[in-house]
Amino acid sequence: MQNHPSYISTRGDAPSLNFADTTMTGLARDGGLYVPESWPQFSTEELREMRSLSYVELAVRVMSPFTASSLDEDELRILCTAAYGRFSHDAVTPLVQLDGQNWLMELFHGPTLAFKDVALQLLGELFGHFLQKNPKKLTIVGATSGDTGSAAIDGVAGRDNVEIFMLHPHGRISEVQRRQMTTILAPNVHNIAIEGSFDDAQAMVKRIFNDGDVTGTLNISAVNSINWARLLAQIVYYFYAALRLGGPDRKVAFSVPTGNFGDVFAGYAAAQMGLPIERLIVATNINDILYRALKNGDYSTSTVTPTDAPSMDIQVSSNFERLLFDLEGRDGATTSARMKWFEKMNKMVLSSDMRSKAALFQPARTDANEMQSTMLWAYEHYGQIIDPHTAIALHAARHSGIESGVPLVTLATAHPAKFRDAVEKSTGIRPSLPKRIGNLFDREERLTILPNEYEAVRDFILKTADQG
Ligand SMILES: Cc1ncc(COP(=O)(O)O)c(C=O)c1O
Ligand SMILES: N[C@@H](CCOP(=O)(O)O)C(=O)O
Repeated sequence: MQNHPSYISTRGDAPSLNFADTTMTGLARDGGLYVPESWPQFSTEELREMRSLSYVELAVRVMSPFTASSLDEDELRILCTAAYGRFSHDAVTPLVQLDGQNWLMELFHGPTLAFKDVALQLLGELFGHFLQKNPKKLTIVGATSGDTGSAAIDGVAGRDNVEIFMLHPHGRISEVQRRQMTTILAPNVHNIAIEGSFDDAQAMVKRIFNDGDVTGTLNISAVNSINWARLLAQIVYYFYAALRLGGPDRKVAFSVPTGNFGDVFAGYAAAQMGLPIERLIVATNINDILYRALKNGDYSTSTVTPTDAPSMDIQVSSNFERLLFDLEGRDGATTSARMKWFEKMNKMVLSSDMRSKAALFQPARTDANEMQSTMLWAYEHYGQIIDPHTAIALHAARHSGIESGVPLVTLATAHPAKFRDAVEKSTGIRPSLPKRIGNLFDREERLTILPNEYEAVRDFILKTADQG
């Protein structure tokens, strides 16, 4: 191994940065997303040697080429040990076999019961480490459709020099998700419910990063998957699963419940680094812009429809820009022009050439009935209670047509107890919250409800933020 990339913007007009600055910056100042300037490579021999590593050691091995510009291996190991020490399962992201081909990868053993913890526990440690080396006040602004918010808040609540403002769509997340955020009363945590959709919240967050009134006053950073460090941590579990199921000597496929295209882009990154991946199923719910884009080139927005898989009720998928950048030959000017057109017109077309370059991705769309029947099927056939997001991907996996000799891993992205009403409706079983979550329903809640107006949100942040 190999080169140690620095990070460039997908829109080609922001300075390239080392890992620490990329993490602390979040979104590039030209509106683009940071990506490594090249993909580090692992040889087949190196991959074979990685099979026996523990999760933490594997994380260090996979991530260190990306972090070497700012962290030595021992520093990275200390941060990973702290982050993954808070998981309730020794394997961190254990695999559960369903049948001869299908597996679930349980990504919900972290403190807030969703896959977001895998990245956000580490991101909290990274922020702490970089702020200790270079003390300043950091203001995090994020948007959540339910899971990123609680995981990010858990990662930074009570930390010195960090304050977090988290926007969620009012009334459109589950009660457990809301309470996991609003019952954290640490003074550095501010929950904002906006009278709009997740897409509205995410658009406001991106606008804040390019608002001179905010950036002139506050050092802002991101906890959403627009922050490269989020995706980096998620790459690791693709290696973990594939190497346990015969990789690199046989290919493995993954089915990924998809909204913002972050998790599945992490799988794509693993493939670019040399991990043999047969296919990445992009499983959407009826908010299906990604399905349409990959199937017939139609990336056009429509109204977001609330569903029982609320975390995926997304139409504008941030990380799709990272894929577009690669599909168009990593030319920032072209990606910038394309994204500006999309931001104006709310639509774009993917040419058949671009779609054929994206053939690793297999699009799938699961509706409410299919989602519900898959939850029941998983329970009746395997005794597995799965959450609605996982069910969407498992349905897509079962109907993927992927050859039976290829292990197929469905990412179980949330604990079923986060979506108790939906799970009960489909299976008759009401899952209980793990004991470590404590008395969530008895705790006091604190949040601010704001209209779906950019100025209202920006002014609230400027008025409330501790400017150090
Ligand atoms: C439980 C759950 N599953 C799947 C997703 C979709 O993941 P991504 O946005 O990375 O595509 C989300 C939200 O991000 C989620 O919270
Ligand atoms: N489903 C997400 C939406 C935000 O996605 P992110 O991965 O970009 O943070 C959520 O639960 O908030």
